[in-house]
Amino acid sequence: MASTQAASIPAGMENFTVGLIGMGDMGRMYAEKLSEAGWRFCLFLKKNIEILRNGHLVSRASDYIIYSVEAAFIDRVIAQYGPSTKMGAIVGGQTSCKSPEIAAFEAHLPSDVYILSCHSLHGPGVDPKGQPLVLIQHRAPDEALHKVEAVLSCLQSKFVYLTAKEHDRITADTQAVTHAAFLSMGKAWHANEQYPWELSRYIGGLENVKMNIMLRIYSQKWHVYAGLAILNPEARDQVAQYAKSVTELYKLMLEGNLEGLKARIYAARDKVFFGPSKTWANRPLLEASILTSFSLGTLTAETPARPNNHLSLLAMVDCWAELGIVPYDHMLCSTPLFRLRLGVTEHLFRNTEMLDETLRTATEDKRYRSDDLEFTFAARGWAECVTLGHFETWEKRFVSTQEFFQPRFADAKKVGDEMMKKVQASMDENLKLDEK
Ligand SMILES: NC(=O)C1=CN([C@@H]2O[C@H](COP(=O)(O)OP(=O)(O)OC[C@H]3O[C@@H](n4cnc5c(N)ncnc54)[C@H](OP(=O)(O)O)[C@@H]3O)[C@@H](O)[C@H]2O)C=CC1
Ligand SMILES: O=C(O)C(=O)Cc1ccc(O)cc1
Repeated sequence: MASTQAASIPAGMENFTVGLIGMGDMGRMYAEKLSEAGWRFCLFLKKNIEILRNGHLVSRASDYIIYSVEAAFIDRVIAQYGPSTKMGAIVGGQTSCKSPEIAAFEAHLPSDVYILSCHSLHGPGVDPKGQPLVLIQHRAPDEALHKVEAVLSCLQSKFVYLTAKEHDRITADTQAVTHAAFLSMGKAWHANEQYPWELSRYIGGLENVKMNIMLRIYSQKWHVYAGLAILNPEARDQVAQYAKSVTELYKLMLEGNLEGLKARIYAARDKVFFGPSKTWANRPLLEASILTSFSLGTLTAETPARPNNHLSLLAMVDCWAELGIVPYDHMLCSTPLFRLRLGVTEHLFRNTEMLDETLRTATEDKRYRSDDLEFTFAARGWAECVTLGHFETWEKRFVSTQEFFQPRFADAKKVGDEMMKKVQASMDENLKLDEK
């Protein structure tokens, strides 16, 4: 149990104790921020009996308990410690998918405790300041909400108030399809035993950012992405549609059907980017300089950059169009990595000349065929795994490719952090312009 109460603690909350169960990457980040702000808190490390002996003691001692454990374990962990929650305490979870978390709370918590969940929409390595932090006031009075706001204000994030259902819909809309695309990209390169930064056809422009995003996703823990896709019922349909879009577009490419491909992609573009709903801002999410300045490989005079068919990005927009998703509807509730993924896609679709060249390459240039074949297999493989709910297969698929790319994660992180800073600055600029 910790620490000296700081002056920033609101009057009346001097003895308010926050309990943390699950001391992984996110739990540790919360512990650091709470500690800096001077909150009294206690925590339980599964393997460290010196802090508090077990989650029951954390539950008994705390006024507000946050569970930051693997999404797939949330039911088991809450079933174990939830019944020990102190009367009148507030309980929340940090998992990326809220329907199983809320179901577990309802099933295992005593009726005299409040349920108020949260979700920081960024990874543990990102500064929480200014990032969205979802609050879900599921079974709790406003007084409890204000206490949670007071505690979590030390993260300096932007609170976004949603229901659990809205949260799952939005996170599926922003994350599921884009994760499927970049997970499949990594799998395809791995299947062909290619490090893309060593191949001239993957150096320059959009490719830099695509590679970096792929590496960043594979450098994370497998369960985060598996939980997001498998446990969120909304996400399942999206991953399935993504694989369908990839397959259908790939068939048009094989047929050399430029007109068919163009008609389909233009229709998708119009629906996603020019529909009646929100659309892209006047300024692009990704400045052209961002694309060229961050490279993991080097171009030479003998091997200049060459156009790609960007099947992964075309399928993303096709999938959104099929499902009626407009990603700009959720910008206030988006993760930094999502903005980067959308920025890459937007860059391709804003530039008609580049899009047309992409479509021509897709139907005429046979040098990408085997990469695209592997990409199509990969997308279908992820979709099957998600549809069947196979966590174990998902883990094996992810970890084998993670091992393949491991040596490049440190470099990719440095480059990726810089890219995200630039995207954030560009987003802030857009928001300021919108407010004028
Ligand atoms: N990483 C990310 O980008 C984000 C993750 N999230 C969500 O936050 C949650 C945590 O993720 P993250 O911190 O990254 O994952 P980690 O794997 O780093 O942390 C999970 C932690 O939970 C602990 N744990 C598991 N079971 C128990 C138990 N019975 N009692 C106590 N502790 C337990 C694990 O301990 P041990 O290792 O000893 O098993 C581990 O330390 C997940 O649900 C994830 O979806 C949300 C936002 C972003
Ligand atoms: O992939 C993304 O969009 C990320 O920014 C990382 C991430 C993964 C899981 C979450 O619950 C929240 C953020």
